[in-house]
Amino acid sequence: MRDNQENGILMLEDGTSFDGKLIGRTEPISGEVVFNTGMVGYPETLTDPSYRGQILALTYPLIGNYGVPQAQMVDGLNDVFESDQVHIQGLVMTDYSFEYSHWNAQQSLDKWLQEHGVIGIYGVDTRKLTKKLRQRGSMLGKIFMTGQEQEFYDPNRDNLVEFVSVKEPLMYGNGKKTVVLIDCGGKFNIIRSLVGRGLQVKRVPWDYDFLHEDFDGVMISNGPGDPQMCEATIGIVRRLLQGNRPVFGICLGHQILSLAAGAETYKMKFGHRSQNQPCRELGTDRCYITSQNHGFAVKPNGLTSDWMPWFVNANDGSNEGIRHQSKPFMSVQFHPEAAPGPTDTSYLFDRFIDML
Ligand SMILES: NC(=O)CC[C@H](N)C(=O)O
Repeated sequence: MRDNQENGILMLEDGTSFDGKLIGRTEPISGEVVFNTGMVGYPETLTDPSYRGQILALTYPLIGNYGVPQAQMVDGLNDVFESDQVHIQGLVMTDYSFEYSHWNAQQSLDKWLQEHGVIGIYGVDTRKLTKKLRQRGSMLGKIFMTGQEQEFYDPNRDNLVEFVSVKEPLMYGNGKKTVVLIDCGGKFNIIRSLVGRGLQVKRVPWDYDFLHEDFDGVMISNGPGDPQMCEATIGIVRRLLQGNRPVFGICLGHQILSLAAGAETYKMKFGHRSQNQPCRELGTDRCYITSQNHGFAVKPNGLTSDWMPWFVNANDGSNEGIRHQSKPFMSVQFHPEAAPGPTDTSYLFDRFIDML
């Protein structure tokens, strides 16, 4: 910890405030405060578009010690991050390491945050903060310097997907089979996982009507915000479900597929953000350890009898996946592409490919 950094304050909507020191771009911001209990992977986590609008508190107590990696372009994508931007509104840390060391480190986390215009605050007891968020639920918050306080901002009132989705269709890979990826703010590792398995991927905007085009299957990506904001995508998926081509949804994609299939979604008290969420596969005695980042969840009750719940969270019993009884449609709330996190469920990509 260094003391010559500028002082900052993290304030929650219930009035609780935490003093700390600032790194990154020291401009005041506001957003929804959420916590992630993962122990590694801040370069991947901070570039996950699903964190758009959120102030992210990491419970692992020392952040920045391995710096930020040097990226290279491979098949049209950088090879180390989950998008081309840092998407969080702000980062909250117990301690920040000004010394970093890693064979592939290119720069410090501080400098990277500055480059992307993102504020960080360290010296905050993130475990105390997390206990508060677990008791009261996710809250709005703001980070500022004395005298620069601004209004609270609730990102869930905006359609965040519109900001993070690709603007025009893009192609990746050159396989014989083509998967349309509905990009609601998808992580690059979803594209890498498909291209790496020999598929061509057509990444399209969240509201792009591709149904008249040639394709073999559809992947619906993860993404930020409230799934009910994605009306255009839900409408396209509803029409897609009248056909027989395979559909696979991940996280927001799971919520969108479920809404299109008649289920409801709700906001969870504090969500699941970690790399060790246990998910039981119903009808089997298997339990997978999964990587997750979501604040909304699916209530499977409204699903018609053609559908069945597939996975449930072993900690809180919430829904973690659904699948169709006879057609090749499936989705999971967790991240089989991991990045960061365990790859135990990456076999689901193979299963999707077998269906094509
Ligand atoms: N990672 C995701 O796709 C998150 C989905 C959705 N924005 C949620 O918070 O539940």
